[in-house]
Amino acid sequence: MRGIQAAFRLERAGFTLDVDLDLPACGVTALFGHSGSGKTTLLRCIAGLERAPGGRLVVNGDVWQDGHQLRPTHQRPLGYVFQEASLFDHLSVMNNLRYGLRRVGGASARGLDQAVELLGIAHLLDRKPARLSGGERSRVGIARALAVGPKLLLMDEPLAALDLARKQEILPYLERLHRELDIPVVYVSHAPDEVARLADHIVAMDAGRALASGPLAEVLSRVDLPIRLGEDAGVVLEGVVVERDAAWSLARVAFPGGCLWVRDGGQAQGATVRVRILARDVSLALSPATDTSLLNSLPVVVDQLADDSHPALALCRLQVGTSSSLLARLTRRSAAALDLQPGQAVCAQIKAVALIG
Ligand SMILES: Nc1ncnc2c1ncn2[C@@H]1O[C@H](COP(=O)(O)OP(=O)(O)OP(=O)(O)O)[C@@H](O)[C@H]1O
Repeated sequence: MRGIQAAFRLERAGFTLDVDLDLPACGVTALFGHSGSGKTTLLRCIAGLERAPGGRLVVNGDVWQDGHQLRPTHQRPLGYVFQEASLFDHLSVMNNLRYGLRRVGGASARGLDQAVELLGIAHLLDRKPARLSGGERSRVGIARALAVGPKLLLMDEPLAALDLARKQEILPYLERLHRELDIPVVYVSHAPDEVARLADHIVAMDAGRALASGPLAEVLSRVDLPIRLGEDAGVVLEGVVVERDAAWSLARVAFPGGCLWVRDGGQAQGATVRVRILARDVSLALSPATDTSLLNSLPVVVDQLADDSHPALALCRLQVGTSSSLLARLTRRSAAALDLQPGQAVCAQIKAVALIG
């Protein structure tokens, strides 16, 4: 059976992890949630670093743990990327990578070459870690995890220790992994922007439990969950660049259900891109406005209305076409003034659309 089946129950003083998840066979699954929600604990259970007897873990048909057996970490074909890449200072980058290989009994050199190429570190192989920047260290740490040719890659907030500039340096490499790796990746993060850029599937964690587990667009557009994202509630749409307007430096992105103008990010016509639209940047009108500076306005149907974190606010899920959703955050007073009801056709006016890769 393809995919990852992960069921763990682990008791600690004041905290219980209790999850039963089916995760996809490939692509990036983000474990997302507040600090202390149990993301790292779950990742460590998957790695076998945390013993959870009675747990069950099957990775693409291979049983790593069940009631009868519990493979120790070194017998699980996985790569683990920690927040801080702890490299051996006395070894060159190349020897740090080879050290990881020895641990698994000399996996193929192909894995190592591929990891070096994917992370763009060929020019760093002879250096000692002391002569690497923070971003370069991170790339070496990720390459080391990949060099062993793992069947599953686990990443625990790999960007958390980096400043904004370093994050921007690493994200394109992570996006490349996302496109080119054919193994599943489980990625712990509490940063909504990272999740929006990298994840295909999200597990929303809260107090040791999975509140939701599903495809990115579906989970992000649920009105009962975005409350926990606060200001960052919003959706991600995947689309294709269908037009580039050089005169105004804009690009038109078509997604199932409509088109949006975005700032041209340099992507070629035909490229697949993601755009992120925050709920606070979407307002609603009963009819399309003509005298407005907004470029993006879409016919939508009100799908669901829910209370938001503040009593003045409501969240509204909107259906765009047959398969896409938007979220709009508005005051409850505005919702009442427009007499918004599920099934009602309205116009979504979008103040900002961020192209996220
Ligand atoms: N070694 C440990 N012994 C006992 N309790 C622990 C241990 N490690 C973590 N905890 C507790 O388990 C709970 C879950 O912690 P965990 O690190 O999994 O959360 P997290 O979602 O990864 O948080 P963060 O985003 O801050 O890393 C917390 O209540 C934490 O205090």
